[in-house]
Amino acid sequence: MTALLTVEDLDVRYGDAQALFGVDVTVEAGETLAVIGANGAGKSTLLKTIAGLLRPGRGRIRFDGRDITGLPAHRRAPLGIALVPEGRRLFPSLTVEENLLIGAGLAKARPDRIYELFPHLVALRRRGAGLLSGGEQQAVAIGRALMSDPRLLLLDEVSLGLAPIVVKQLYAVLPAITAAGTTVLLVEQDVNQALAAADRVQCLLEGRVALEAAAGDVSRAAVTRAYFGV
Ligand SMILES: Nc1ncnc2c1ncn2[C@@H]1O[C@H](COP(=O)(O)OP(=O)(O)OP(=O)(O)O)[C@@H](O)[C@H]1O
Repeated sequence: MTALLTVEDLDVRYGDAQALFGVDVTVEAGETLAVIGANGAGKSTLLKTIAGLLRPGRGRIRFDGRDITGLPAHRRAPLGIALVPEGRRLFPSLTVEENLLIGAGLAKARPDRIYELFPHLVALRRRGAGLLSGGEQQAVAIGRALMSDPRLLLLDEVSLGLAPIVVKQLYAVLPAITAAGTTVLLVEQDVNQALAAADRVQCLLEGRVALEAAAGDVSRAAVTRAYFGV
């Protein structure tokens, strides 16, 4: 396999507070990697840095063999990196379809494929995004990111604040997304969901990688140790 994304020795700080310490991450083309960890472990910081929204103090980020460490976010998106941010960040006064079209950027993409992935959005296409349930909003946020047909989809805590059944429905679309050629890097606090969805898992503990394993053969005890640091 070839690495689509390589993060090497990444340090990220917020002023005096350091959030990531020497973090290494590799995502192979076609796989799904889940980064798990407790509140404040640094998961969102990692995704934001990969998307170009935060600058690392040290380290390198390579995408498809190219060093993108110094590239701003708006120049990473056209390379094929799309972020679904924590909290979804839709435009609440715009309709579902308008939110999707914004994700296409300058490309003239149609939302048809998104409606195939999330058929329940068809009936909601003219509804204001602010009027949707949390799960519907998350579907729109994922759909918006997919409008640019990204090579790497970064998913920040899809499950946050949603009922388990809704989380399950959202995760059920992942196989279709990866089958279409998009590689997925997701971060989750929900360990069971992450293990079910991913090929590999990496656990962050207080800004450091505490565990890396194939999702299929990692023990619960090892995950618990790495997650809580006990
Ligand atoms: N804008 C910020 N300014 C200062 N410190 C921050 C900022 N954002 C995050 N941090 C700190 O950086 C660390 C990592 O936060 P981050 O949001 O990446 O964690 P997380 O694993 O995504 O957790 P959560 O599930 O709460 O989002 C935490 O200690 C957090 O308090």
